[in-house]
Amino acid sequence: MKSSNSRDRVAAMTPMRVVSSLELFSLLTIVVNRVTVHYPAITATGGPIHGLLYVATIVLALLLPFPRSAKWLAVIPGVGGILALWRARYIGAVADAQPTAGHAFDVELTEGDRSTAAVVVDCATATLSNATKIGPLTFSVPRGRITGLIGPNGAGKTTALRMLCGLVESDAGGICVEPSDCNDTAHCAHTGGSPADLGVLIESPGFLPGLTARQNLRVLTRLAGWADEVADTALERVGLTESADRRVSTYSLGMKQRLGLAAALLGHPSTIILDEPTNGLDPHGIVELRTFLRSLATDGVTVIIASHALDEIEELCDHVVAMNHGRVMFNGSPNRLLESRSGTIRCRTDDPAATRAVLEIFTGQGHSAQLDHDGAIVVMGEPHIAATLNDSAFAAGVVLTEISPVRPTLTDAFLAAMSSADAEGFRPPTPSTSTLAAVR
Ligand SMILES: Nc1ncnc2c1ncn2[C@@H]1O[C@H](COP(=O)(O)OP(=O)(O)OP(=O)(O)O)[C@@H](O)[C@H]1O
Repeated sequence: MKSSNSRDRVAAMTPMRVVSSLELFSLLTIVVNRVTVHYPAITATGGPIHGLLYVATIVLALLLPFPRSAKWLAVIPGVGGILALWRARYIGAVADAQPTAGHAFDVELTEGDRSTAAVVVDCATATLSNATKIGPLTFSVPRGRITGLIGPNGAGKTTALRMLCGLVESDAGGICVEPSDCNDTAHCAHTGGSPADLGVLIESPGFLPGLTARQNLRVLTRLAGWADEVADTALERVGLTESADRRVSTYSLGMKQRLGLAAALLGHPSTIILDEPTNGLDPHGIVELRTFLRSLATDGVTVIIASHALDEIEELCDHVVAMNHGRVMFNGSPNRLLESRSGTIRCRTDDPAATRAVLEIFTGQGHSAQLDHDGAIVVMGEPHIAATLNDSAFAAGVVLTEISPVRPTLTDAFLAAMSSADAEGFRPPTPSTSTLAAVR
């Protein structure tokens, strides 16, 4: 059964169907007349009529609630209106097919998540191509905290960030920056708000290499109508004051990253979005960036970082959004993600033959155990089973020279969550009504 949304959209398209069919017909009539009988009356009246219908098609495409990519198609003479209809219908069908808020496998954001959030993404979807859809994405970004967006290559992290800043149009759902006054985040399109709300550094920062860093930033501040001092303050915040009058072409990769950060900080945004900010930075630069981002969060700035560096995210972030296959797998604190993965216990003996014997005993008892690259036995389980393992080895006449619980890393937890989500057909690592995202 078609949804009421779908019926409304189909009804809204009717005038477009009529006008674009007439436009195509008038164009065909002119062309056929030209190449065959060539009646002067048709030539004289056909041109203006087609011109009017062409303009009407474009105006209708602009007025109707079509996605931007469909509106553009309407400028093609003759077939533009029909292509725009097809595109709008296709994207609409995709949006209709996406689950809306309230489906069992959507993230359930709690009141707490919403009241502390600087950004709420509520069932937002985007279509990048016929084959690539992102979402529905639901997650929250706590205000004044550092949030890490993690996921493998192609998971949709950059696209999610681009959706947050309005660089990628959403087909459905809502994205709400500073949602405290918003009653309906599921239909909100407050992506970015005023230029000062969001500072963005996505992909490599583009600067004019022949200009100095100060000149580059002043171009931006003048475009935004801000005072020149805003550029100087941003340069100072990222520690580039001394090199501010050097040409950007002489900058190292790390300095360019810092300049990009300065550009994102112009206007003192309340939220800053960074895509792979540690790319190209040396270890010293990474530590500096980490300290800097922490100081931003201490000053109340909300920081969102997309990164593959899970150890970095574990070290830096207060909140994690994990994505895979264009969907959100997890939304919550790093500790919650770590809890979804039980720990391991590492056992070792002095003798390889004894190690193999103990491994057989452990697996025979039903434990998930294997040898690691270092020759130690790694057993999945909580720390309390260590005593049982020790007793089992002792009963077999083997003394364990090491038996130590190992805390899972964020990488372990993320990989385990990904494989269980894949195996279970995209379900969340552990069910929860609060912040765990369900994925198909
Ligand atoms: N403009 C586009 N048109 C079509 N497909 C796109 C477009 N941009 C991205 N994609 C596809 O969307 C998917 C998500 O890409 P995205 O860049 O958001 O992932 P990512 O998680 O940031 O990856 P990476 O970590 O490699 O940067 C990929 O399959 C990518 O090929």
